[in-house]
Amino acid sequence: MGRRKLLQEPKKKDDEPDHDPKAKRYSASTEAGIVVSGFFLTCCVFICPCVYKKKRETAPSVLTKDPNSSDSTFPLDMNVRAPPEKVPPSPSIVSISPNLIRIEPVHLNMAQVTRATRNFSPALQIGEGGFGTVYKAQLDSGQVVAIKRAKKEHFENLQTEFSSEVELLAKIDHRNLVRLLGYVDKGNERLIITEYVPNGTLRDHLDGQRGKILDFNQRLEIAIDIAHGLTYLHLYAEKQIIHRDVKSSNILLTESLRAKVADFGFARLGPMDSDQTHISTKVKGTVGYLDPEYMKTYQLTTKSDVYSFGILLIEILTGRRPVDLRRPVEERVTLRWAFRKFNEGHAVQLADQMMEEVVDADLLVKMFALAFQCAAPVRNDRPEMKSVGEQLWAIRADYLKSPRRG
Ligand SMILES: Nc1ncnc2c1ncn2[C@@H]1O[C@H](COP(=O)(O)OP(=O)(O)OP(=O)(O)O)[C@@H](O)[C@H]1O
Repeated sequence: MGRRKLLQEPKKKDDEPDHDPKAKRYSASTEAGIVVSGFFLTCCVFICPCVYKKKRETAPSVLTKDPNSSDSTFPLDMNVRAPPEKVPPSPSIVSISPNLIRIEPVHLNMAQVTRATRNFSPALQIGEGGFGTVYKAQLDSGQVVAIKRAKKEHFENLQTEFSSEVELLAKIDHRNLVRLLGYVDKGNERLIITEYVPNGTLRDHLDGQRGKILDFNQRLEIAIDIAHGLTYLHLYAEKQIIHRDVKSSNILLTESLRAKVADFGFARLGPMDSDQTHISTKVKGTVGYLDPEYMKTYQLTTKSDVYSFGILLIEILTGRRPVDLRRPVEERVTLRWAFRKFNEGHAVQLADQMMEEVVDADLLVKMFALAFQCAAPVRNDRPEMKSVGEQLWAIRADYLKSPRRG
């Protein structure tokens, strides 16, 4: 409780940070910045007392390409790697008996893809996104996959290094990342074949479109899964990957509600400017999740994903979209609304009303404080993704001890 008070103390109503994700150019005032930084510093003192050392693992540089794959498909040698040791295991490793199914890369040519998708039948269409249309397809082997077909208008502009990018992404094998299984790059077609994840998006679940509403424990585990997936991309992938579009519709859930981050690195595959330096001339991402500092400086770092994760964590806890124009004006930007309520001492009221259980106030305070810390306007105030996973893991340990559980 003392902790909670301290979190509230320095706040005044008009001290609210100017990091409305919709605001143009994010002209956060210095004053608000200082106060908010102070707040996050306070959070840091209480919530993340550890010093984080970023250890970048050097991955074995095996990048084997099938010499026959140049014009059509992609046999991709899988560089199967153990999960990073420093990251605590995801909850379900502990709680669910591992029923591990090895997902193998697929080897398809255009004719096989056409057959598997019944010539891109609308009946097999499962979604539409920025990259193109997504189909559910069953291969001759019986394996069910998702096939993304790039929109025709993007063909001319697609990166020339498409295949090498895909090969890099295809080596990534982590339980919390949607596995890329192959691609077809032939003539006019750019297709990406990924693992099919059967239980819809996190947003569908928060909207109650998938049956039972997620309870607190499931939300916490999903948040941990996402943190682990992102930590892997930031720290342990052969080449560091910044997702750039972390959001609830890019989180897919399995039947057992394990979360998998989708579309990682896809920003690198679509039409884009040369971005080797991570300084872009165009900001990419989704309104509401976009890092204000990235919008100001065009400089992309892993902390942009941390910001989006903070917004996503608030979404997971409140059930609310980051921006919801159907709400009263003061509630439209969820971050601002939640931050204000939190500072007024009403963290409990922020929890999604659809959750039936009464969640321990201290746990909610810790989770929201972590989310706000991730969504700090200044990137230096945000923790690394790895630390976020560790903090969530510690919150989960507290939750398991809490008397109200279940
Ligand atoms: N691997 C997959 N398994 C199952 N369903 C998928 C898979 N990939 C995508 N989908 C479905 O297709 C929809 C569209 O996905 P896609 O990634 O193309 O777009 P998006 O994430 O909604 O939008 P954006 O392009 O802005 O990221 C998803 O919302 C999801 O319902």
